[in-house]
Amino acid sequence: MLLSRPLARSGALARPLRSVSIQTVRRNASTQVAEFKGAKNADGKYRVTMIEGDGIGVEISAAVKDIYAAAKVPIIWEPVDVTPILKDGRTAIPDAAIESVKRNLVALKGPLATPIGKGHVSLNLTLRRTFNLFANLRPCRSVVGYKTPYDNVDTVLIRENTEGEYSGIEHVVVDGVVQSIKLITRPACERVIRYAFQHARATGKPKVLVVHKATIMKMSDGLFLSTAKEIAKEYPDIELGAELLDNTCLKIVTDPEPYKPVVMVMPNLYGDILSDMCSGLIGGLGLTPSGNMGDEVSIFEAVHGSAPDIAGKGLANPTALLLSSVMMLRHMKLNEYADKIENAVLKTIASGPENITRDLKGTAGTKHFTEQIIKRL
Ligand SMILES: NC(=O)C1=CN([C@@H]2O[C@H](COP(=O)(O)OP(=O)(O)OC[C@H]3O[C@@H](n4cnc5c(N)ncnc54)[C@H](O)[C@@H]3O)[C@@H](O)[C@H]2O)C=CC1
Ligand SMILES: O=C(O)CCC(=O)C(=O)O
Repeated sequence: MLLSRPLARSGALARPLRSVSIQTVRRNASTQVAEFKGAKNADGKYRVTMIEGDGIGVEISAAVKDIYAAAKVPIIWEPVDVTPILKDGRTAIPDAAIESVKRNLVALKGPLATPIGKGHVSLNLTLRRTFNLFANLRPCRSVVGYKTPYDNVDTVLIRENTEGEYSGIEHVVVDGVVQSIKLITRPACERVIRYAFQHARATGKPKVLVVHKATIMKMSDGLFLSTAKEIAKEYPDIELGAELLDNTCLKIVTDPEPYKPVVMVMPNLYGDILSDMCSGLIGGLGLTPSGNMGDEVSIFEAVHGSAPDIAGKGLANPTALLLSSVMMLRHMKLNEYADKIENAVLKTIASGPENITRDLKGTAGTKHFTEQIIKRL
C-alpha cells in the first residue's frame, strides 16, 4: 500500500515510491571518478559557471571575482540565474543554467536559501541531483595564525550527496503522522565509498573511516557499512575502520589529532552536521570549503548557508567560498593560481584582527578583508 501512495513533498511530488528509487539506482549506476575534462577556449581562458547565490552569496562572490581579476586567473565567469522553475510538477533549475554547467563542466556556487517547512525543494540538492554530484568533499584544516582551542585540526569528510535522509521523500500517513524515507541504494554507496578510497590513496591517507548508526538503522546504514567492507577489498593498501556517529562527534571535539590520517565517509545528513561541527573547531563556517564531485561535472561551494543574519551588511567572510574556488582551481590543474590565492588569504588572516572579519573576532568588513588579500597576492 505504501508503494502506491502518492508522495506529498516537493522533490518526489506525486510520484510513487518505487519509481523514485528505481530512478535513483539508474542515476547512480556509474562508478568512475573522472578528472576535469574541460578545455580552454580560443582566448586561452576557461569558462566557469558562477551561481552567486542568496544572502551573503552576492557579497562573497563579488570578493572572489575581485581577487581572481587581481590574480589574473585565466577564467571567464559565466553568471547564471537559478531562480527555480516548476517542470512536470517538480522544482527544476532553468535550462540556461543547466546548459552553462554542462558546457563548462565546473561551477562555483554561493549559498542558496531554502524555505523552512514549506515551499520549493532545496536548489542546492536539486543541483547535486541534476548533475549527479555524488560525493561532497569537505576538508577542514586549522588556519595557521588564527588561534582556536586546537591548532591541529586536519579532517577530510566525504558526504554521500544524492540520497539518504535528503531524498525528499515524505508523506502524511494519517493526520498527525508523517513519514520521511531515508533511501539508500547500493550503487550510491559503492561510488561514494570508492571515491573515499581513491581520495585516501591520492592524498596518502592510510585509512577510510565509515561513520554510521547501523546499530539503529540496521538496514540503511547497514547497507552503507556492508558495501564499504566489500569495496575495501579493492584497496588492500588502505585500512577500513567504522565508528558510530555520536562517538565520532565526541572524539573529534575531544581530540582531533587521530582523525588526521583518516578519510571519513558517511550518509548525507551525518556529513552535513559533522562538517559544521568540524568548522566550529577551526573558527567557524566562514572558513570551510567543499566540492560537490561527479563523474563529469563538479560544483564548488562553501559549507555555510546564506547567513541571513548578516546579509547585506558587508560583514561576510569570503574565505570559505574563496577556498572552495581554490579546490576548484586544483581540480582544473591551475595549481599555481590556487597556491597564490590560498597563500594570500592565509597570510591575511594571520595579519591581525584589523584585517579580518567579525566571525574571526576581527574588525574588518568584507571589502577591507578582500583588499588585504589582493595586496598579498
Ligand atoms: N549549500 C548551501 O547553499 C546551504 C544553504 N543553506 C541555507 O542557508 C540559509 C541560512 O541557514 P543557517 O542555518 O542560518 O546557516 P548559515 O550557514 O547561513 O549561518 C549560520 C551562522 O554562521 C554565520 N556565517 C555563515 N557563513 C558565514 C560567512 N561566510 N561569514 C560570516 N559568518 C557566516 C551566519 O552569520 C550564522 O550566524 C537557509 O536558508 C539554508 O537553507 C544552509 C546550508 C548550506
Ligand atoms: O539546501 C539547503 O538548505 C541545505 C543544504 C545542505 O544541507 C548543505 O549544503 O549542506
